[in-house]
Amino acid sequence: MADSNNKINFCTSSPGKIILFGEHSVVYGKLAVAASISNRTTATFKEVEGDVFTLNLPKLGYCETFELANLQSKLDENIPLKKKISKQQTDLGTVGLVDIDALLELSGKDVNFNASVEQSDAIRKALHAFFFLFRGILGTTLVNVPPSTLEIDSELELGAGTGSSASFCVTLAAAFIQLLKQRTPPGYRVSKHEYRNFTFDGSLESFSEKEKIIISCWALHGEKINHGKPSGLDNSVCTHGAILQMNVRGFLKHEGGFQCMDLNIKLSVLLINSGVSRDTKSLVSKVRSLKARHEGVINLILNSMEGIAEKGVLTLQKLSDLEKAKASDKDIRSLYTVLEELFDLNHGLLSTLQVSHEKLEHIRAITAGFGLHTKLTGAGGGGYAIALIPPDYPVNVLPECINQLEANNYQTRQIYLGGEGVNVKQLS
Ligand SMILES: Nc1ncnc2c1ncn2[C@@H]1O[C@H](COP(=O)(O)OP(=O)(O)OP(=O)(O)O)[C@@H](O)[C@H]1O
Ligand SMILES: C[C@@](O)(CCO)CC(=O)[O-]
Repeated sequence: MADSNNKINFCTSSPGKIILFGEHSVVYGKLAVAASISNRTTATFKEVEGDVFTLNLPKLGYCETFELANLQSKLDENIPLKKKISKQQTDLGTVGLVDIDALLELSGKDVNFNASVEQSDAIRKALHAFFFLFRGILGTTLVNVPPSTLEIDSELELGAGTGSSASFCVTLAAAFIQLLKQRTPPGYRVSKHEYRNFTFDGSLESFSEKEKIIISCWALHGEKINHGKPSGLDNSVCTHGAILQMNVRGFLKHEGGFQCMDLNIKLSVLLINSGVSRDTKSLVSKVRSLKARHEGVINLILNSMEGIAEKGVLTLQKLSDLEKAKASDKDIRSLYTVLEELFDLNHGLLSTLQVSHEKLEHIRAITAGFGLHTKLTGAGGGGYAIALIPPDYPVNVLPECINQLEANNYQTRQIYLGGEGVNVKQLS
């Protein structure tokens, strides 16, 4: 919203995620189940006086000021389109017609723009994503970026398996879409004249389903900077929230192959940080090369993982039905036993794919001592583990388990799954 001085001030935000079933196997088109978590990434956009744009990334200790005119000039360059596609065939919403590899290459060169000091790999990747989304989302439009500050902060730990990079890309893409909406009066042309016209249908207070699909699509491609070839699971959960099932082969017949599950359950897990940092891209390539060496064997494992995810979906749905019907504790317990066993089976197979870590196994052993079932979540190799906390778990035992984990330097946090996806709030 423009404040009393007609300035644009808003924040966009999106959740992190955990994967319940199907990390890694989802990369090969198998079914996976993931959920949003309450920790979020927030982008705060504030229009200021002057002729500069300041980008602040406190999680990386990075803050840089750009001359607005120099930044704006990047939007004058053409967006690379796929062969045989003309500008008149494209608009903001036709992400699929953009030559993403060429745009990634172009925006990769922007990383050194203004760089006055040596940048860490994490900063370079974040800047690459920033310029990629900046050019991609705003490059076909008539927007003029006002003098402003953009701060992107997060409650998520970076590089630990809770989707910080997807949440970063979703939040940033949402901020650019929101900027565009606020700089374009209703009914006005959004696209540059050579491009097909594009109109927004959402209000300034929320994102429409169409806008969410555009945000998620751009975030998926931005994720390529961190992940190489992401499956689309992380950006979908961070955009749409809730607990969702996804299969990139698209048999679920929903846009992007995902479906938000309509569940009437309050699922809780203990997030446990192994404290071991790792890199999603290299873990995904590790599995890929194992698969290349033992194709037949690894395919069987991936199929088993899909079987686990399918059973996970059915069990969650049954659980939701039983909760609605106020079924007996005994019936509900038997379904939690199934989920616990699926956690163990899924972790075992991930470990066979060589993406566990001795600290993750240690965490599993500690939690098993307290009757909890735990699996790695995300790419593995370190990062977070999740322990399922069933509703009948004795309340006095959980603090004991947490004490034992923390005595071993594993930080913990109990969370509930599901919850709102990407959103926008006006600031006064
Ligand atoms: N709030 C943020 N500010 C700046 N950069 C961020 C932020 N969040 C994520 N990033 C970028 O994302 C990178 C982390 O991505 P990575 O895929 O390794 O971890 P993750 O997304 O937390 O894990 P996973 O994909 O397994 O869930 C960081 O190095 C940084 O470049
Ligand atoms: C390991 C992986 O399955 C999940 C990372 O959060 C990779 C992906 O889905 O792109």
